[in-house]
Amino acid sequence: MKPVIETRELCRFYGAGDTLVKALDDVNIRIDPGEFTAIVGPSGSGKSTLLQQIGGLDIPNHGKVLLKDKPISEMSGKELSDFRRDHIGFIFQAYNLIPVLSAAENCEYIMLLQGIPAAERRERVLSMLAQVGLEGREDRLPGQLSGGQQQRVAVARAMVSQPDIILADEPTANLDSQTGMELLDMMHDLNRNEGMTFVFSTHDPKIMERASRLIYVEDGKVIREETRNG
Ligand SMILES: Nc1ncnc2c1ncn2[C@@H]1O[C@H](COP(=O)(O)OP(=O)(O)OP(=O)(O)O)[C@@H](O)[C@H]1O
Repeated sequence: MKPVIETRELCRFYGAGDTLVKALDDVNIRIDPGEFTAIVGPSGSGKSTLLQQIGGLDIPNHGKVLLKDKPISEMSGKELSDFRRDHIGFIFQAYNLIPVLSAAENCEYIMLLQGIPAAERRERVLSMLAQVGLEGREDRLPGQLSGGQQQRVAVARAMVSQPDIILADEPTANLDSQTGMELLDMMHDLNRNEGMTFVFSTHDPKIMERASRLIYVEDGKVIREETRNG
């Protein structure tokens, strides 16, 4: 099976000399299609840095990131931003919805940039918002939704553009534990039903349990990988 994502000798250093921080130090991971994988590790271990690299949001000091065999870490400028838009979905800890757009408009936005016709955009958005449990709330602004509901909009927004992979950096960090679990279960359903590949980071042991594969990072290195029945 061809991997969705592969990193080779990936390194990201910050600072220099005495203040040098090896946020990622020779990381080699592989994510196959359909995985529901968690990157786990203590605070400062390099989880966010790894997700930023996999998503082409930052440039490595050494090594590369391949998305379906294409070296995204070697792209720059418009090529990289177009590639990100078309192939990678992001979910952030702070939801990052556009406050003046409704739930539906937030989801529609990327498809608008992709040049997808209006009728198809509307159909995909309504169906996706229903799948994440937000039927009837399509026209609400983010400020009129709870944290859990806003994160569901963010999941729907990532899904509608049909990327190859969705990357979620601590998606449950701002949610209470029950709401966080429900969000994770909903993402897992989408993974099973739609075959979407998810990689998310967490340091919450309960959230970790939901993953089918765990990649443990510590001091910028992958120290262990574990596959579960999930
Ligand atoms: N822009 C930056 N400039 C300098 N150092 C940075 C920068 N970003 C991250 N680091 C350092 O790199 C290391 C890894 O940080 P990273 O944010 O990837 O960890 P993390 O595992 O996601 O942590 P957390 O769980 O607290 O979000 C840390 O030591 C951090 O201080």
